[in-house]
Amino acid sequence: MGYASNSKDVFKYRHESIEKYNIVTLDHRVYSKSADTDEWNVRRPVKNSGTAGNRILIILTAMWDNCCRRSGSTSDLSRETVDAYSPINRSDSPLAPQTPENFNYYMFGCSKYIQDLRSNPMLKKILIVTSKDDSVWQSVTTTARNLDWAVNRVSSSEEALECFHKGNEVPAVAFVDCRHQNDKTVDAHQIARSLRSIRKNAHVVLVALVRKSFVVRNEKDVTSILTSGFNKIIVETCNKNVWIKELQQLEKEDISVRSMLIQQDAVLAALDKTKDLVIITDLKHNIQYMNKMGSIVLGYAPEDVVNQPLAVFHQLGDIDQITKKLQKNIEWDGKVSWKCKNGEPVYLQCRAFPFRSFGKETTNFIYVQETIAEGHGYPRGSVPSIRKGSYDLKSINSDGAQSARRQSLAKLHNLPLEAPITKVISLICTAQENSNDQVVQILDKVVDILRVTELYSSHLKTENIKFDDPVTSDLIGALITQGPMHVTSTRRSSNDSATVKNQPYGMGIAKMNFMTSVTPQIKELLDMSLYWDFNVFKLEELSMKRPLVHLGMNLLMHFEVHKTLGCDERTLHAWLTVIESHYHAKNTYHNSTHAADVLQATAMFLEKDRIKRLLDQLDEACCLIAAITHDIDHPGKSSAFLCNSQNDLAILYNDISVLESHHAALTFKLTTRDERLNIFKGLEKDTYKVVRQNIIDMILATEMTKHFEHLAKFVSVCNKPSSLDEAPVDGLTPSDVSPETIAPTSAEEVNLVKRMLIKCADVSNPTRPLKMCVEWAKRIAEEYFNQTDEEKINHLPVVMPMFDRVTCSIPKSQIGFMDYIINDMFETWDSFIDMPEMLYYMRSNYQYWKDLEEKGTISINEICKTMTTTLPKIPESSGNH
Ligand SMILES: Nc1ncnc2c1ncn2[C@@H]1O[C@@H]2COP(=O)(O)O[C@H]2[C@H]1O
Repeated sequence: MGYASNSKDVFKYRHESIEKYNIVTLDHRVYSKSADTDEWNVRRPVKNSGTAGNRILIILTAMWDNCCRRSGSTSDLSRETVDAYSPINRSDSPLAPQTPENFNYYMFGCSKYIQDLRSNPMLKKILIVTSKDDSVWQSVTTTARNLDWAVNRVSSSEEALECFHKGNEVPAVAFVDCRHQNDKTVDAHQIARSLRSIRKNAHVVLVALVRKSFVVRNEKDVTSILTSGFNKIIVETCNKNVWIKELQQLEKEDISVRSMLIQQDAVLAALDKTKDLVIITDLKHNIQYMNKMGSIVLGYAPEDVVNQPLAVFHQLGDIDQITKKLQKNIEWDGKVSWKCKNGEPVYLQCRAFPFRSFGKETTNFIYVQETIAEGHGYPRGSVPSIRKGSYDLKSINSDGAQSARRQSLAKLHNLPLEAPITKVISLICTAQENSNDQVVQILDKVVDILRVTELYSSHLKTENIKFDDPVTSDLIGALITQGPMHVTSTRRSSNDSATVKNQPYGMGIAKMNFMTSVTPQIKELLDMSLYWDFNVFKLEELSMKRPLVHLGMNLLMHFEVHKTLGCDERTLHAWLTVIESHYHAKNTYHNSTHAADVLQATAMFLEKDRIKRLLDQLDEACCLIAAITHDIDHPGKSSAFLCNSQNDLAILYNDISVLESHHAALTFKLTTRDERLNIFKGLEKDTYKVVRQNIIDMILATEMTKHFEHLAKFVSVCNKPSSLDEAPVDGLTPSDVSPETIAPTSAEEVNLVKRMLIKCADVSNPTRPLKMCVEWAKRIAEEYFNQTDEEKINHLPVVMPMFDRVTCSIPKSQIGFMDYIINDMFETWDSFIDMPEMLYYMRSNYQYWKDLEEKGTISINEICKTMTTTLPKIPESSGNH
């Protein structure tokens, strides 16, 4: 950075700036460095420069360091000044929204674009603002027109400002007559201030035409004109040669610089639209720019990163190797581990390369993290499209189906239609009329039960259950109880006074795992993705704890979800990446591996014939999406913990279905807030509504407090022989009965199946091959232990006091979990979908835990030791194909 204290220097720098130093001249002010204080000061304009105005030497931020280095001076010019003119921080540029229409946008990627735009004819428009036409203006107009400028003239401030609201007609240069001091119709200061107050007019070159005496005698006024927003002051003259010089200078310098800035705005807007993550640094690896995707991925606002060393955002030490290569002008390609704002690592496939803006020397380093490359290796959909394209909304629109059902019922029984339960009670009452006393009494009891409002709610009330052991009591009690726990103070630890800290469960920090390719090992593993013994832990390891993107792409493509939703693969991939990034890797159980596991189970269930017959492709997509997102942003603590600690989420959701509500809400918030991630953007409005309703319904169904309710409904409604096979009722033959009345595919029944499907997928871990079943048991226990630890430390009610890492018996907890939750549910589910391998593992795992319990084995370490000897054989039929 140089500074000028006289016009000669100014010209020298101005000249050099373009030719040599890439310095952009933008303003009249000149910065000079004080010898005493070592500070930069704004100097008044230098006179006698030929045009009465000189310009500040502003360096494009991207080149800031480079310029300082070359000139050997320090870069302590105030940040505000640099920011004001820097193209780097212009993501909010007024030009950005217009860019798709802007011709510059389409030139993105053309290496010579800046040079090409230097004589941009669109910018050669002059507006003259004067209330008095005279020989000076005639001279300007004639000269300008001869030099191919379009000239327009207006005679008042209002008309002048109006010209800047006209879209394509906006002039690049405005000459304002400042010679007539008391001119009320043309107020130069007002014009300048009004224009500069609107960001989209930042690039307009404002020229003040003054009398010679104005510059010579009146320094204060000169400063005031410049500070109100004028770029240039020109002394009145009729000399055409002077105007030729001025106009050429305007074109070569001011206009071309503006052309470049506009172009950069367009490029930056384009960068903000891309799904790739782009970071630009200076030569010292200080970040100069990060695009919007970068903010989404890493979670930092632009102001958090600009001018910060890149290394601050890097997780591992290999940034040194990258920078060494870049310094040698060698491109680098590989995986980089960035550190997100919340401290979590994110692995990105990165291409880093040196960039030369002008001349031969590197000016910047650019890091591009690509979302997905061609030939990413994910399999294409292979599901026979028997139901393809049949988005029969009737089949999933509960209103439509229910009204059909109502009509049939009305015809049959002529009963009031409002509440199904009243219809049932009425039917029973009718039946009672012709029954004997014993039947009447029994039916009275039935009616009494039916009159209770919570017809399907849990028949297991914690306080009423007599569990065999306290671990089971703790676990099942905690799982099926809603809201905060009211436990006695004896459960609390009294040796710590720390207060509870709410964890940042909100939007959290986004992180991404972009990949250009799937490694052969991952590919080989993913070939097994539709087998019940699929090893999700291996995928977790191979994918560096990002299994959801890999498995997600694999299965979503298999089910052709992108086609069903009408979105492209990149959107699907970007979406998966963001969703996975909102799972907490530090949770031992509720992390993205669990989501991948649930997704895998869901996909396997969807492949079963009974399910295939029942669900259409939109249903399938909803199931897969719900599985992927069902635990997003899980804090690793239960809803009861959040309620007890008065966490923001518990307050937001009034202690009701806290986590599940959050998972569902965040899913839609993340998906719809950014077009690049919005996998639903291709859906019709009505279809989207149905999809949203379905996904929310399924995520909410994973809430364990409603476990028995969902199971009971499924058992009573779905898991019965086909109604059409049953004996006719009340003299009706099967052919008399409307299919909508009893067919097992009513919308509500389909919903019950989908709820059961995701519920089973969610807790399928005890039915997986032993090694995996044990690993999951270990992980969930560890998460429970962590919660207990935290509750004790923070004097909170201890939700599951038996889950203490020192004393807890893992086998007992698993036996209890299977006795009360798993065994019945999976027997029921198996009788519906027929999946023998699932039951085989469930039963043999149960026996395994029983054996351990008998031997008195308690801890995880002891269990792990037994693992090598007791692995069961996988049955022949374990595959799905
Ligand atoms: N193997 C297991 N042992 C004990 N509890 C489990 C096991 N697997 C799942 N769970 C619990 O079941 C719950 C199902 O819903 P969540 O995923 O919210 O949280 C899960 C755990 O709390």
